Amino acid sequence: MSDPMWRLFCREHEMTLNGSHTPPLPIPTLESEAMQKVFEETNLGKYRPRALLVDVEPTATDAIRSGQCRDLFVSDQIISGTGSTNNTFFGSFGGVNHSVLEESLNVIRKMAERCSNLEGFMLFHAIGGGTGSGLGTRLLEELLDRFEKSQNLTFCVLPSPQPQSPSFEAYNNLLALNSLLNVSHDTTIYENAAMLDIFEKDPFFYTSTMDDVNHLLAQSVSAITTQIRFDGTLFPTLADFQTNLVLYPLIPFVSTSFAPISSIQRTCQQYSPAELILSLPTSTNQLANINHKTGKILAASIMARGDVVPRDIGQGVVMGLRKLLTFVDWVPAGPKCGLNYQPPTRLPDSPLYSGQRSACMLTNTTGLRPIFSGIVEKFDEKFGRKEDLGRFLDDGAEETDFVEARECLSRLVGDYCEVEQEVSEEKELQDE
Ligand SMILES: Nc1nc2c(ncn2[C@@H]2O[C@H](COP(=O)(O)OP(=O)(O)OP(=O)(O)O)[C@@H](O)[C@H]2O)c(=O)[nH]1
Repeated sequence: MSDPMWRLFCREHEMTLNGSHTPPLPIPTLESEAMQKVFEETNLGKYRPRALLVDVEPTATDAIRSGQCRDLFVSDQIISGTGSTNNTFFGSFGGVNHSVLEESLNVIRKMAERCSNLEGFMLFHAIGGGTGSGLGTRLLEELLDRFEKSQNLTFCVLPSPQPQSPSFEAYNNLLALNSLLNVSHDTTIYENAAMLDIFEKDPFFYTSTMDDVNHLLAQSVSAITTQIRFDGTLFPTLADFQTNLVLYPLIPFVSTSFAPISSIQRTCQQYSPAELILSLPTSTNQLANINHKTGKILAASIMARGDVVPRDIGQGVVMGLRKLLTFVDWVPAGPKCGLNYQPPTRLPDSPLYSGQRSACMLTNTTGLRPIFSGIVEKFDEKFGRKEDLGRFLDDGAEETDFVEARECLSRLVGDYCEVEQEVSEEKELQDE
């Protein structure tokens, strides 16, 4: 996931993949200062990502070490264990992999010490396997503990559930989401299945692979973090995500949609800002399987970038969007909108078209309920038969860990139901 994302960031910030800025950056500007939230300048006048790439086994990290980004990172920014875990939430930071956790925390501490004003941390992880679920959320917990005032923003990828999916995925998903409920300030949920579907259903995309998905993820993360990296107004700091999107009840999970998602084979058509924004609720623009026709929105924000001016997102567009979405009635105004003039860009190997503008929407919505209740159901099915439980117990889990995590996730599903019910009752009252 990180390879196309960092390559895209480099391109957007006019950097080569060895960290040189072309042309060299002028004296500090607001923009160059914003960029330095994610890139740090080295003594040699180059830039490198303020990032750590970590896995308990070396396949994915070796691909980065030998891939296009090999000169972007220095060796201590890429950590891998010696492999062979049980793929469990607990195994990825216990026993033989304890050193991966310790080493990661050590590198992060040193990076944090080089920051002049540390805001917080972003975590990018998929939670079907052991590393992304267990080590990812454990790192988040440790960081919150060590950097008390820090904010976090996480990007969490759920696997594509298949009838033959391994049981450990069902357990890892549940345990990781439970941890995120406790320690995350704002988590954007992605589903591999939903993103693969987008590529599969559009005949102009010739393939539907994990590489394609990773390009889409990179575009989405780029859109969400534009305001941070280019001195924006709506979400210039990590704390703004929680402030604007996680209101009441305190549920940190948000869904995201992105537009345009179009193949470079299709057309060079430019979509107007209104067209882009009004297409955000449609199913083909959702990066998780969200149904905005039934979901109730607790908070929403739109971020548009490129060739867009404030009057492009006038009352008409906001009203149009409000008709396509159902907000709970304690959200008085429509979605918040933020602009940034930095145009989107694309990588040469990306299948995605990128015009002069793009838009993304983040929603804290009960539309996520079916995803979470599906995860609880899948867990119940496997746990009821104690399928694969042994490998988790071997890695130090106790049955109560699962019971508690399940309880928390079911409570979350219950909270969503309650919100939906309240909105339906309000609507019935209004109709009478
Ligand atoms: N979007 C996306 N998902 C991925 C990618 N690689 C793996 N996944 C998903 O992430 C989940 C876990 O994959 P693993 O590679 O086993 O994850 P891990 O976190 O390294 O876990 P362990 O190998 O068990 O320690 C699976 O459901 C995959 O579908 C990727 O490059 N992109």
